[in-house]
Amino acid sequence: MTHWKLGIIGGSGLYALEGLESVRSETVETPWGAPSAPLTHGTLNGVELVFLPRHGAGHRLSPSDIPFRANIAALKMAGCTDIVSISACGSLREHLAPGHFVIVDQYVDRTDGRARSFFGAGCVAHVPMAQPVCARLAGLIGDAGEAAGVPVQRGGTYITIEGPQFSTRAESELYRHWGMDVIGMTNMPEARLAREAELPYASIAMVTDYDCWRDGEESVDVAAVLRVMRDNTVKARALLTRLTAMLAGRERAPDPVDTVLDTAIITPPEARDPEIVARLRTIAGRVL
Ligand SMILES: CSC[C@H]1O[C@H](OP(=O)(O)O)[C@H](O)[C@@H]1O
Ligand SMILES: Nc1ncnc2[nH]cnc12
Repeated sequence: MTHWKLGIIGGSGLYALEGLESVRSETVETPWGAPSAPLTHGTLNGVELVFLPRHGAGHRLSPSDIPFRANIAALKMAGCTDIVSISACGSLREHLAPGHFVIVDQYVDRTDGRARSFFGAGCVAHVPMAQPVCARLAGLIGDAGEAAGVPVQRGGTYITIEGPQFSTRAESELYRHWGMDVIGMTNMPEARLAREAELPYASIAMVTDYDCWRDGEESVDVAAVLRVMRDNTVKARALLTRLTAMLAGRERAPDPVDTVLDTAIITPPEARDPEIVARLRTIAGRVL
C-alpha cells in the first residue's frame, strides 16, 4: 500500500507547524543549493509530513530570493508524494473577503528572472501545465477546509507578481479585468517545479487583504497582512488536521503527475550532458 507523505510549504506568517509528533529537523543540501530552511519531519494523525517555511526562519528571504528549485528538490529527496502550498494573498474580488481560503486551480505567471526549470542546456524537458494543480489533492483540501469550518472557495486564478513591492492601483485593476481572483508573489515557479519533479501540487491561498483596488479600503501593507494571518494560520492548522485525518490509512492511488516525465524529456539519452543528468537524478531518477 502506498502512503501519503505531504510536503507542506509555509508562507508569510506560517513558519512552523505545531502539534506534530515524532518531530525531527534535517539540514539538507541539494544540487541546487540549500532549501530555505532545514526540513521539519513529523507526523499528524499518523500521516507523515515534511514542513518547509519558504521565506526561511525569521522571514529573511524575499520572494525573488527564495531557492524554489532547492525547496522542491529537498521535498522530493525527502520522499514526499505530494505538496501542499500555503500562502497569504490579496483578493481581487469583492466576495473574497479577508479570511477566505481559495483553493487555487489556475495561475498566471508575471514573475521575472526566477529560475523556473530543473531542466535546461544538456537535457531539455517540456511538462504540460494546462492543469497546474492536482484536482484530487485540491478536492481533499476543499473537503478538509469545509469540515474545519473555514470559508473555502474551490478554484480560482492566482496571479504571481515578482514583487517585492505590492501592485500599483492600475496594475491591480488590470489584473481584475483579466479575471484574476487572488494575487501573491510565490506560487510561481513553485508549481512549475513541483510538476517537473513529478509532485502533485495544490495551493491554499489565504486572503489577507483587498490589495489596493477597492474604494474606501486601505491599500495593503505588511502589518495588515500579518494581522489577518494570525487568524488564518489557526484555520490553516485546523484544515491540515482534518486533511491528515482524512488521509490516514487511506491508500494513495497513482496520480498522472507521478509519471509526467515519461513523455516530457526531448533530449535523447545519447545527447544528454552527463553532469546535468547527475543533478537531475535527485528529482527525476525514475526516468534517468
Ligand atoms: C507579507 S505580505 C507579501 C508576501 O506574503 C506572501 O507570501 P507567501 O506567498 O509566502 O505567503 C506574498 O506572496 C508575499 O511574498
Ligand atoms: N495584495 C497582495 N499582493 C501580493 N502579495 C500579497 N500577499 C498578501 N497580500 C498580497
